[in-house]
Amino acid sequence: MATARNKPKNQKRERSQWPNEVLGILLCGGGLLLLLSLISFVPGDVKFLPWMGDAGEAAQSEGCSNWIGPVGVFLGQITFVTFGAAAYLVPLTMLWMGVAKLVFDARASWRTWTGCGVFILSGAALLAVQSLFLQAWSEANHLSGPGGVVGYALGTKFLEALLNKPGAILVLVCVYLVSLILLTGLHPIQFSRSLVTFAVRWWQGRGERKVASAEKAAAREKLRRERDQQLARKHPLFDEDEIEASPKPKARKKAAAKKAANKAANEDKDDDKEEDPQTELPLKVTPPPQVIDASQRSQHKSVPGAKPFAKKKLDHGGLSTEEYENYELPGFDLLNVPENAEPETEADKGELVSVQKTIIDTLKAFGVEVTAGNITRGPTITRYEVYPSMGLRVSRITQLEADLARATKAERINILAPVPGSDTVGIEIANNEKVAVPLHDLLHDPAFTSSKNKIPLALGKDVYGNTVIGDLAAMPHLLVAGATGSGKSVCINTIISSILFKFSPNELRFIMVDPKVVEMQMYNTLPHLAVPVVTDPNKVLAALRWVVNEMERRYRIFADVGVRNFDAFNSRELPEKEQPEEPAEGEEEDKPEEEESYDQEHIDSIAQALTDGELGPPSLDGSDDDDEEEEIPDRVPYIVIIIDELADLMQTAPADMEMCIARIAQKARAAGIHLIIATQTPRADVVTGIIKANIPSRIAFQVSSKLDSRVILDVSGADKLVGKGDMLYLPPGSAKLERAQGAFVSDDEVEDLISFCSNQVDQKFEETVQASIESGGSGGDDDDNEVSDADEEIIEKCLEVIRQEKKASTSLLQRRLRLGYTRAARMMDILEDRGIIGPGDGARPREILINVGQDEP
Ligand SMILES: Nc1ncnc2c1ncn2[C@@H]1O[C@H](COP(=O)(O)OP(=O)(O)OP(=O)(O)O)[C@@H](O)[C@H]1O
Repeated sequence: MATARNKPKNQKRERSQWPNEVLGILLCGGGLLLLLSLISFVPGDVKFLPWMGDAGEAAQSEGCSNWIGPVGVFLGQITFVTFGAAAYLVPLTMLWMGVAKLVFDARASWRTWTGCGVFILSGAALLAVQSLFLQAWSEANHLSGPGGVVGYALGTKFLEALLNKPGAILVLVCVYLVSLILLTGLHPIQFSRSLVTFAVRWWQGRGERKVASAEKAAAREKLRRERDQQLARKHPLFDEDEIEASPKPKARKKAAAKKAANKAANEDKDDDKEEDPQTELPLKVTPPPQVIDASQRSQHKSVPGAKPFAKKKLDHGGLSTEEYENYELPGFDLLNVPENAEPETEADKGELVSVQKTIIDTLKAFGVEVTAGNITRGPTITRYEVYPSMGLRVSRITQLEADLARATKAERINILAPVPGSDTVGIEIANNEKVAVPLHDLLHDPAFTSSKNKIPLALGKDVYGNTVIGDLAAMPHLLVAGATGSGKSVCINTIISSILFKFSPNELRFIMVDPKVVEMQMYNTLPHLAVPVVTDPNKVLAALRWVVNEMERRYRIFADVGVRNFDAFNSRELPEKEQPEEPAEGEEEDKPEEEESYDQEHIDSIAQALTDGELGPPSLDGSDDDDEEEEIPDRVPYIVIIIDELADLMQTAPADMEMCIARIAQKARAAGIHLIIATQTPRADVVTGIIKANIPSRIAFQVSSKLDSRVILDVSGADKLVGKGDMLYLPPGSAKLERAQGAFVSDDEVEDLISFCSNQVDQKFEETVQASIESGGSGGDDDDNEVSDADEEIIEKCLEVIRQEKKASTSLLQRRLRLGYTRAARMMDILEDRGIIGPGDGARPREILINVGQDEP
């Protein structure tokens, strides 16, 4: 519609353009004609005018000196008589108007035409009024004054009579300047100001340029001297004086001057390039691109009966100690030996190179210059690296993501701009054929068997074929999230399998929580279980409360013994009579490097901290009796809690669940207790701020939206994964995400592994855990039994208030939630019982014992 409306306007404009041009030509021509007539006008030429009778005819035979002939004489005579010396203003004004019309397609308004008239008239009047210039000239030309007839009438007869000479001059100068503005649109004051500024700058710049060129010359001279000295050192036959005196310096000087000039020219060029970085800049000098095939599996020959970890001396115990003397760790032969994938052929390589060429050509088509970098084919994706030309913003490549996806016909592409730790930009495209990463492969890797990792987890392989091994002890808790079918269950299976290859049931115990019922049933016969797989969401809380109590118990034991953490406790020297036999071969390497020394002062400080509640809030089950002698075990096992599907649990008692998880996650590391939480619902109300704040290590599988990815990793990226084990891993203490293909272990392999473990020993569940679960986790705490669903809702609101205000007091809850005193006080009691806030201290706000984390973004 807009175009239709605009059309007649445009046509009208086109139509009206030609008269303007014609007028411009006429004005220029006429102005030039008049100007030439005036310049070449001599008073004697008037005799050539035809109406001068005989004189005219006689003169015609002699020839006219005016460049435009008799017509020029006529025009000159008329304009000089009319305007005097101001006659020159007439052709100049005509030329100005003509040029403006021809070059700028200017439209003259009434203001311009008025300006023209006033400019000429006031000019003539001004010349007539002044008496300093052109008096002799006007007399010689027989004019009525320097301003001609018009000047005489307007200036002398009218204005001078009214205002006297000075007044008339003043008025006329003002009128003249105003008319100049009207005519030209230029502001004389502004114009002169800019002129002065320009002159001043140029003058100042002159000084600076002088100094700069002197400095340049000095630098060149210094460089020359240094070179000469180097030359003298290299060739001692020539002494420095000789070199100074030789004619070469002149040549060198010339060369240096030439070089400096080139350099300056290059610098200038560089400046220009900064303005238009894309079109002019050269491409980077880059190493020749390589095609790397990192998808190949490693060739490991499995010796029958070989194991990733040797059996350790049995000196661990805590939950249960007996019956594990003969327990054997599983060997490689329980896993299928993978067949090696077809090695990459030349045709495959050609295909990869042609895809890279398509990427480069597509970018070029959009004006983005890049050169080819390495192509790395990983198990799931291929990374095409490109070097951006100098001065190119990498974000320009990211902006073209959709165009690159179209050009390469890729389902999903991911752009790493830049590839972390490199100067290239990586474009990742999913392979047509994916190569699985068998767990068998990873278990052979020295990184997995290294004693540096206390609880090694074989997670997968990155795009370069490097193994990704995590250490659960360092993490110390892990969140695994992704959409359904993205590979979470396989990941959990590989994690459990990795652990089973290293730990016997007396060294590590699992508490498995599976509200979906079907996912973890196969593990039910595993001797490592502290309790049968918990499937009832109502019992999960009880199991977690038992873990909290176990954690508290461990801290008390550690304080009694005088050690700070799990490693120090398990590696401490046992009292003489209980001293176990000499450690077996190969055990040394699994011992932590640093031993805790016995330090009475330190023990006292830990005991004091415990009394003050710094190391942990009072026990939930009321078993915290100072008088009661705690039985100190020789060793305690790791406890790994695996929760498959957090969302189901968060539906039953979200506040309690969140707080229990937060408490375990916050303090359990030093007690040898670790959490692995999986969910297929990465929503902010499931993976809450508190949970996230306490679980720093994350694995994200494919999710459907950027929002989900942000909930898991705090950044987008998981939405661009291709599924089936393609994952992003956020290692502990790092902000750098690693993309990897998750390790694969089949259900059959897992079942074989479980049967191997369970056939050796009977299950021995921990009675206290079972008791806690059966009693609903109350641990003798009757108050909790009385908490109704309505109370739970209020507790959640209380937690929200505490989270926002970062403090907890009865009056705060009363005010913010409009509760009565009794109810608010009861809520405070429940929160205290659950170990969320500390005990009351007069009117002061209670201490918040857990990390309430950040609010969700
Ligand atoms: N690391 C892997 N390597 C190769 N294939 C994999 C990998 N992980 C998963 N897959 C494939 O993806 C399928 C689905 O994986 P998985 O069952 O682990 O998904 P999930 O996220 O647990 O789904 P759900 O939440 O529905 O249980 C598997 O059957 C397998 O074929």
